[in-house]
Amino acid sequence: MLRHLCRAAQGGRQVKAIGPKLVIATHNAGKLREIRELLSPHGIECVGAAELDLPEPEETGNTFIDNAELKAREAADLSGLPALADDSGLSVDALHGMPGIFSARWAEDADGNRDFRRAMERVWHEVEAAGEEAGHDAHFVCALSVAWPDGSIESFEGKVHGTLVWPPRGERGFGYDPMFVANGMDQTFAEIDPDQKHAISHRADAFKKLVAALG
Ligand SMILES: O=c1nc[nH]c2c1ncn2[C@H]1C[C@H](O)[C@@H](COP(=O)(O)OP(=O)(O)OP(=O)(O)O)O1
Ligand SMILES: [Mg+2]
Repeated sequence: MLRHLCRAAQGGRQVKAIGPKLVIATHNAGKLREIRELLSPHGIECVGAAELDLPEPEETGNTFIDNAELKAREAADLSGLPALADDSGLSVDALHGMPGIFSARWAEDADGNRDFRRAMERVWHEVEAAGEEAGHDAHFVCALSVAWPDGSIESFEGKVHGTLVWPPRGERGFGYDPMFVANGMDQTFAEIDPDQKHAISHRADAFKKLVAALG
């Protein structure tokens, strides 16, 4: 259904179809894997930004949606194909929403190499410094933007609420997954089966909204 050229969305939102070939404007292999899994039931051929040698744009936006839009726009302009970007992160209540849009940057050293064990240690250290009454509540946010070569763009945001735990647990997933337990679960996002993560994650929530808008 998503392969059709144009589709009127339920609720009056007019969104063009994104298939059959869609550029996934990310350089994060964990995200690319999850996006492929989430889109696989829809018969869309996903091409990663790295496969097309697309550059990694600087994320200069102040919101998840701003950054998702700039990544999607650049990939659509350079490839001439519809492009989907994901900007996401962990928002910690005790840290007033940080690391938020800086979630990847908190893991980077001066050379740009990422170490999420260190980033998780920083998060936990700052949560402890905020004091017990600040609590351990956190949520992941995912902004998805689809940009078309004709200049149109659509964005959707998803969330999942949970609690931070220490020490980190599990080998699956990526990023901050080993320290995040979604509400109603006992295991971290890095311990649960990927299908369970896809049923409830911030990324899955945003994809539900995207797919609904595509009709
Ligand atoms: O499901 C998730 N489970 C754990 N951690 C997550 C998740 N989703 C986002 N995160 C964290 C790690 C990631 O690196 C950062 C997003 O930063 P963000 O700039 O959107 O992505 P990125 O730089 O890794 O790849 P790219 O910009 O090429 O899509 O937030
Ligand atoms: Mg990034």
